[in-house]
Amino acid sequence: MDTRGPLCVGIDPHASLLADWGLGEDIAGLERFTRTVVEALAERVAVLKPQSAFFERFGSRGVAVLERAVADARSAGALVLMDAKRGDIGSTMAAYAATYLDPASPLFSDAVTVSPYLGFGSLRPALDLARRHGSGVFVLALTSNPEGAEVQHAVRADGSTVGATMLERLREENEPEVRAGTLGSFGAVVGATLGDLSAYDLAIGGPLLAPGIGAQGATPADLPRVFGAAVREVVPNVSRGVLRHGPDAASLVAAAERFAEEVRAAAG
Ligand SMILES: O=C(O)c1cc(=O)[nH]c(=O)n1[C@@H]1O[C@H](COP(=O)(O)O)[C@@H](O)[C@H]1O
Repeated sequence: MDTRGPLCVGIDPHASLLADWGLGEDIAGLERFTRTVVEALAERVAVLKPQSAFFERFGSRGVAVLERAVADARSAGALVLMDAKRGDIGSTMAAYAATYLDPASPLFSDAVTVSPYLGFGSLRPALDLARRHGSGVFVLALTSNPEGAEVQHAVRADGSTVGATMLERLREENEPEVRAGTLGSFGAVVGATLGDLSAYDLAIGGPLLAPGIGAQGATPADLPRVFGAAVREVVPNVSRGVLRHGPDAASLVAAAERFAEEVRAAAG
C-alpha cells in the first residue's frame, strides 16, 4: 500500500456490469471482464479482491477463470484477497483453509475472507494455516450491510457485543506480531458505511478491510470519521465504483487512482 497506494479493488463481475461492458452473461464474458480488470490493475493497485460467488455461478469453468485471475494478479505483484466468506465447523473449515491458504492449491491466495458466526474458534484451521504460510485471514466483524446489525450488535452475557468480541479475538490473535513490532496477519472486515465506530476498539493490531465505498454510499472522506485513529490500518475496498468505468483500461486505472488519491487525502 505504501508503494502502490491505499486501495483494494474488487473483481465483482455482476451480470449488470457484464451487460454494461457489452459482454455476454457467459464464460466468454466472464473471462474477458476478469482479464481486462487484472491486466489494467494488477500491476498498479495494492490488493485485488475477487468475489468468488460471481465465478462459482458459472460452475467449474467459472472457477477456472478465477484460478487464472488469482495466478495472474499475484504474478503481476498485487496481493490477492479471495472474498469467499467461508465458515463452518472446524473439521470442514480445514478443507476451506486448504482451498485458499495452502500454497499447493490452485486457488491459493494471499488472504481470504471468513465468517466467524459458527464461533471464532471454528476458524482455527484457517488461522493456523495462514500463520504457517505467511498469508492472512479477514474475519467479518462489523459488515457494511444494514442487516448485519441484528447479529453483530447483539449483546453477549458479559455485556460485550458480538462484533466487539470478534475484534477482541483478532487482537489476541495478532498479539505476537504486535509484540514484534509488525502489523498482524489477521484482519477484520469493518464497513465504511457504519458511521461513527468510536464505541468499538478497532486497534486489533491487524488490517481493517473497509468495503462500502462507492456503490454502497460511503466515500473516502468518511474514513477518518468512521475509523478514528485506526484509519492508518484501513484497507478500503471499492468494487462497482471502479468497475463501472470499464471496459476501457485507462478509465479503470484512472478511477482506481482517483479513489486512492481521495483515500490518501482523507486518511493522511
Ligand atoms: O468481505 C467483504 O469484502 C464485504 C464485507 C462487507 O461487509 N460488505 C461488502 O460489501 N463486502 C464485499 O465487498 C464488495 C463491495 O462491492 P461494491 O459495493 O460494489 O463496492 C462486495 O464484493 C461485497 O461482497
